[in-house]
Amino acid sequence: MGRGQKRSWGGGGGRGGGRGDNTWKQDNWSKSEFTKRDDMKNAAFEEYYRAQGVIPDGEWPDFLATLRRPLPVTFRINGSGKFADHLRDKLQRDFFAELCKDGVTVDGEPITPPRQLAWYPNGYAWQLEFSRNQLRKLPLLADIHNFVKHANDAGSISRQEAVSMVPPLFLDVQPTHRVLDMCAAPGSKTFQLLEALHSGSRPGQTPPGFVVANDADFMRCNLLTHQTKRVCSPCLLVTNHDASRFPAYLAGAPAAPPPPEAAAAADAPDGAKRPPPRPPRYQVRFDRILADVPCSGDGTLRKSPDIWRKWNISGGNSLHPIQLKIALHGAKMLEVGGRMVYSTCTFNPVEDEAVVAELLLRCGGALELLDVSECMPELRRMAGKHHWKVKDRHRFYDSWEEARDIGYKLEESMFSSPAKAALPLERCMRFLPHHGDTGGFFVAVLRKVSELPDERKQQQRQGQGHGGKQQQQAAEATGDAAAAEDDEEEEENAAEDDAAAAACAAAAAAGAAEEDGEEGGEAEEAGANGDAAGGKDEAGAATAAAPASGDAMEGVERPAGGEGGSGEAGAAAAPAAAAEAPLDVARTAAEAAVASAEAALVAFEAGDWEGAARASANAAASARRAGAAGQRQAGQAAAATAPKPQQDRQQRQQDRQQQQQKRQKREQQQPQQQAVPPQAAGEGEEEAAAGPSAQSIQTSWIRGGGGRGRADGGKYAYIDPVAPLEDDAVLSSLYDYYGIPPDFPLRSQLVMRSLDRQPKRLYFVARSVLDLMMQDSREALKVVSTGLKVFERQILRDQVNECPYRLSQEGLPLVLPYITRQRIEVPPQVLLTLLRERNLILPEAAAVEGDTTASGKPRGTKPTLTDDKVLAALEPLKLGCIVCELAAEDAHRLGFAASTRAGGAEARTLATASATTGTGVAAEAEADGGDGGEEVTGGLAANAPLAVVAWKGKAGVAIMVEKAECAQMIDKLEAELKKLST
Ligand SMILES: C[S@@+](CC[C@H](N)C(=O)[O-])C[C@H]1O[C@@H](n2cnc3c(N)ncnc32)[C@H](O)[C@@H]1O
Repeated sequence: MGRGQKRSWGGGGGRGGGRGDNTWKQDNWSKSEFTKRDDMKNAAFEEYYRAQGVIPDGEWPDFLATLRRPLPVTFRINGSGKFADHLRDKLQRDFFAELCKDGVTVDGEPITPPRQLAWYPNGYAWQLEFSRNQLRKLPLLADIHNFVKHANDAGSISRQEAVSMVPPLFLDVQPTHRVLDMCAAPGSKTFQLLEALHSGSRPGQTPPGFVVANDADFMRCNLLTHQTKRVCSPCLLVTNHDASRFPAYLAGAPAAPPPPEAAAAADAPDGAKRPPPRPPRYQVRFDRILADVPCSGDGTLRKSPDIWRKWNISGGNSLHPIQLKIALHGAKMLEVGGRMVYSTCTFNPVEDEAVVAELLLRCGGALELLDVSECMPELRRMAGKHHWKVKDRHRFYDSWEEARDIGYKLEESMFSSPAKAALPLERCMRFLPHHGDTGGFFVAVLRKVSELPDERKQQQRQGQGHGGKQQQQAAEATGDAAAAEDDEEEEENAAEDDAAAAACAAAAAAGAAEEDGEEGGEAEEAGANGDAAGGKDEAGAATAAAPASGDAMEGVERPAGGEGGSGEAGAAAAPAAAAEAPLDVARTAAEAAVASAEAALVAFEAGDWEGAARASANAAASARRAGAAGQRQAGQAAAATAPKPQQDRQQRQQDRQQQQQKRQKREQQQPQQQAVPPQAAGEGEEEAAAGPSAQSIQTSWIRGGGGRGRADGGKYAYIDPVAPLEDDAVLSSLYDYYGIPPDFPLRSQLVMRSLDRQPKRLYFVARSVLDLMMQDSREALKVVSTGLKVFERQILRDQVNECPYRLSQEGLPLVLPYITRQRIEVPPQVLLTLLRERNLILPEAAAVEGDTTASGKPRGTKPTLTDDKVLAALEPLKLGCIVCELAAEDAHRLGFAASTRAGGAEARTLATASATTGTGVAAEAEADGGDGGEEVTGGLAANAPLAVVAWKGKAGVAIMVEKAECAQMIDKLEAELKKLST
């Protein structure tokens, strides 16, 4: 492509990470002010990297030239999607083969042939490079563009930078693994992790493992939830924490209090009360951890050329501490034998090798850097460096000794040293843009070979061995003083964390909203890195990097409009705030900030720029208030954790006991309180929406915070709670209406995200995720979302509603094998017509349709369902939700997955599959040393039979599937029918 030509199909990369979907949007590159190559310069950048020697001698001109060229479009076919192989083959056969022929030119210039990424599994990833002019002039390119765009809309492909696909591949996730993605939003790598987890899941099965996707930015967590919906996984838990303080211990259910006489006997001879047994604490451990940390993001220069202007040395320097903290915390939570990948999209050794080296040293031999040079040999990489320099705003330093007294904002951990040089840092990998026409990335693969030094000490203190793969009970219900201290510290930490992280998430959200407005948004990760990349100098970097520290607030730029409308409100609130506890002030202000940031996003989406600016200003003002209060809280907490006299400790212990007793009492009462008579099915949606307070219910457990409809307010008012569906009438109607066997765990694994009596959606959550949540009786985990949407509320106006919930298409692969009623087989032609028309009239209604309307106009003929066999099968079904699936013999003939019917035994396995208890299909298979049957890849949706959720009304049948998904099914069905006829 010639100089100055614009790459088509967006180049994306809003620095805020964007909240836009993974769409093929406008060309941000061409929109940018940095379209001219002359602007793509930064003397400080060049000086810094020339000195670091991360680019091999002689390759510098090529490196720079590549950075100044727009990034090719890269996408991967979602292996978990339906028809992934069909999509790959179709792209190759119908589109790319033609382009790969010699002599295809536009205006005399040859076309760059599409390039399959040889190292990506199954040939699912491609790189395309066309100019806008070529796209306009070559019809085949326009066809490809449309095809890929539709596949993207349908969720069967994802646009993702080539090198960003690398870290999850090195993590080697298996279905039994407990996986943590520490800095996960917007979720492109989480998507890959889920695909790997589900690889091998047959329809109706869930793997025993799970993925926790965490991000410090609440709004970006929501974006992640949206992005990963397409994997259709019940095994995902999205949380919102500062990764460096992700809850490493959870408190299990409190132990039952002893009977009074036993308690009296246990008291000391002098009559002093002994504390009641403490609830067990569980150490949260993961088999796989991805630490794709916030970074200065200069590896994304091709996608976000504004980094040329903003790059400065302090970006990376100021991020190093939080990167190290996150990596250290990851190492702590990693299971012995487990694997952790540390990755960034920067070339900077201070953010890369320096973090890895310091991590290795501090872990005292408990972590080893793996040599993965044999894996994916087609993927060209550079070995990690043993020596690097550190620079502050004045000069370069070779060692900490040189910088200790004069260095500006530098830390010892940033520096190379003889001890670090002796580590096998060459095993780190750096991916350079000019080697594969990609962005830049850094990846280190680590394995935990033993407990960390601190953990070893703690275990010795507790006289306790390592518990292997199971979640461990870390402290018994004893009066162990050391464990009590830990507990206390954690509670205080959690309080601090809650306030500060919420405040900073809000601040970051406000910032992201602003940047979205500027850049149009793009759901790829570089934006987040870009957040930190500069432009806001050091403080700006801290916004993305250190949400839990009060410092982070300093970095929040004031949005245009300054205090805006909230100025007065803020001033008015100040005196009251002074009287309130800082934690409460921080929480209230953080909630206000989130609400305003949400309003800003809505306004952006609606194109209301002024409204968006106003709301952003409000969000920022509230976030500043929250940050200040968070700092006050942090100060108080620090004072509280300072050594205290013994008396003080006893007082706190007593307080804790009292709180614990109250909690136990509440939990004991809850099962009785839940006996609220269910509301008759079929009553108006309006009532359900009338407000939670009037309608809310009590359930036997609630997790994840969430104030809405919650009697005790919950911890995090802006997050919906997770609670079990315990409405017997609704559950019975689901089992009955769809003929689901009683072993299928709807009763235990169906949750709702509101405490409304008639929740709109019901989600199925994997056993392993539930087990994790059950171990969190104190709700340390801030759960943003979880579960696969399986049912949606559906109210009929003019007919009897036997079941108030219809199936959702995304949850169908999971429940279909267990559905025995309301399900019909249809021949391919009927299914095709249904998919195309979306609505078929029944013959008796068609006769009426053929008539005239009440006003005398002809009604027009609507497509009618005429297949006698289908009509006969449809006849006995109840009005309401049905499933139409391809008839078994046709599915076989056309090469579609066969429809399966699973019995109670499978349902029981589904109910117990859990990595936390080591049960379930894959766990058993692993124990057997095999998978117990033919190999299955691709996950739930990929292996699902061709079936659609539909609605049987009095006059006809309508399908309830999104148009983009229908288009995919039509395409595949037509292709197979054509194949058969030729
Ligand atoms: C490089 S991006 C992650 C990209 C993501 N892994 C993906 O592939 O889509 C870094 C993310 O870290 C988040 N972040 C920043 N500071 C954090 C912290 N202290 N804890 C957790 N997440 C943080 C940002 O909100 C941002 O979403």
